[in-house]
Amino acid sequence: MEKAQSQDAALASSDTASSLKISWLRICERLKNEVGDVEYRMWIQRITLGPLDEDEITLYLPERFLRDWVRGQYGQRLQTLWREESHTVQHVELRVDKKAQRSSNAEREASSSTPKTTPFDPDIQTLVKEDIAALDRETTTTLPSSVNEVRNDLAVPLDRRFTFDNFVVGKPNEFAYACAGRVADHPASPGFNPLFLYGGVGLGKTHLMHAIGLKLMSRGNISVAYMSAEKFMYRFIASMQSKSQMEFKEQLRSVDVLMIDDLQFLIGKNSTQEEFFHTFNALVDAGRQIIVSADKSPSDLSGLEDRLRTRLGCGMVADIHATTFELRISILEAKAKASGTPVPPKVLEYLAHKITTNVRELEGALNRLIAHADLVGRPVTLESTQDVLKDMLKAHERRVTIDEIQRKVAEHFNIRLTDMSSARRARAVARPRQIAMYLAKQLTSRSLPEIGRKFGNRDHTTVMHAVSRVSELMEQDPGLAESVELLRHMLEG
Ligand SMILES: Nc1ncnc2c1ncn2[C@@H]1O[C@H](COP(=O)(O)OP(=O)(O)OP(=O)(O)O)[C@@H](O)[C@H]1O
Repeated sequence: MEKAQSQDAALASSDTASSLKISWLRICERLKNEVGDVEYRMWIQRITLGPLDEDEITLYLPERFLRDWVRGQYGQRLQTLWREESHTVQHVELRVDKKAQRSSNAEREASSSTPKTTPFDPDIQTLVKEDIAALDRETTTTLPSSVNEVRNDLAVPLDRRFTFDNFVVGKPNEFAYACAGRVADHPASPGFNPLFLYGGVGLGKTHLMHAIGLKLMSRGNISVAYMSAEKFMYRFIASMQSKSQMEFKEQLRSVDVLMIDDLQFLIGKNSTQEEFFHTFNALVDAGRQIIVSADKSPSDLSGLEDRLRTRLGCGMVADIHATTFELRISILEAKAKASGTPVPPKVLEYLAHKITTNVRELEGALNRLIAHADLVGRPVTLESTQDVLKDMLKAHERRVTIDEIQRKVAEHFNIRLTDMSSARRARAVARPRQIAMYLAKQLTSRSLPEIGRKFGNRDHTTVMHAVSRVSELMEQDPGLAESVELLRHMLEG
């Protein structure tokens, strides 16, 4: 009796499974007629039918990017079609399952009444899919839920705060600043097209690009399009998807100035790169200005096609170097002044010493201090700074290297840097060397053998001896103790 019941249940569930499959095949057919062959093969065909749980059917896609896209484009339609096909299914859930793709596609093809689709030609659609897969592997951002989000606006508005006037100029960025100014005054002049700005994170590349755009636009009658390379890719794919490639190309080719930020994003996205290459050529040939930013110089952007790298390096290439202490102070002074909240010079110096990598973080720290002071109604002081920025400063604790220690100690005692690793044993050389070893032990996490290697391949026992000898001497000789402490202070910034 029990056996018969379970056989019935199994039969019923296999019935449900096969009727679901039939419904799904019919839905696929309908969608194919609605969206056309290319769209169908690019998106719908990659869906795999999953289980039914109560009134919810699960459909799988092999990549998150595809899932987001299908959800944005076809989510509603899939739901409606399912409801029409089956009384049981009320909801459609789209999930990612990397393994789920091929088998059921093959099954669907085999049982489909339509002629089997031929494998993709290595045409642009396929290539674009590779870009999507590359994006899916590396990105944490999700695709806009609707293609319309990216289709409607060609470019991103410029940030009105990023003007030339608000950009603080110092040695590390003066060349890039001058080039940007020149392009803003005389776009597309020989030798400056394209303008390629590169440098580390948060050093002002975007700021300069916006400044150029704002200045050009203030003169009226010049069309400027600014977008990140990521946005360029989304728009490109969206245009393929909505069959509006021509419109996309025409829009881009009609601008006077095209600015693409963070070009390194196109590494590994070969068809987007190709599209960008054609846009680039068309614009430069038509005498329009291109401005590009990236984290590396064109020659170092390995992963970009050679022909693109060569063309990118053909105009003016300007590097924004890491900030100096002086520039950081000037930036902080300017930003503090603009805020209207008094910030003591000691605090500015402290911040400029502690946050050395990137202007965005420096600015963030200052803003936090000012906001805190406003909120509690007390002035900014060194103490409040240390307290408010505790977590941030901890992350910026300087990592001292052995090379730096050797350099500073050699400078301080006026000996040659090479003597740090030489075999000379004269006291005038040997003592500073021992001090450097001592500081290396105190200020870095290097082991004794590692330190020994850095000092002319000396044995770890030599380093050990140096460390205890310097500790001893510091107790006996206040002059030497003071020198060592001064060096430590300088190295720790
Ligand atoms: N020289 C400067 N003077 C004034 N503000 C600056 C300067 N350099 C950078 N900034 C500010 O620092 C912040 C980060 O700059 P920006 O976004 O231009 O950096 P980026 O080089 O484009 O960084 P990413 O590599 O992250 O794209 C911005 O708020 C910008 O205004």
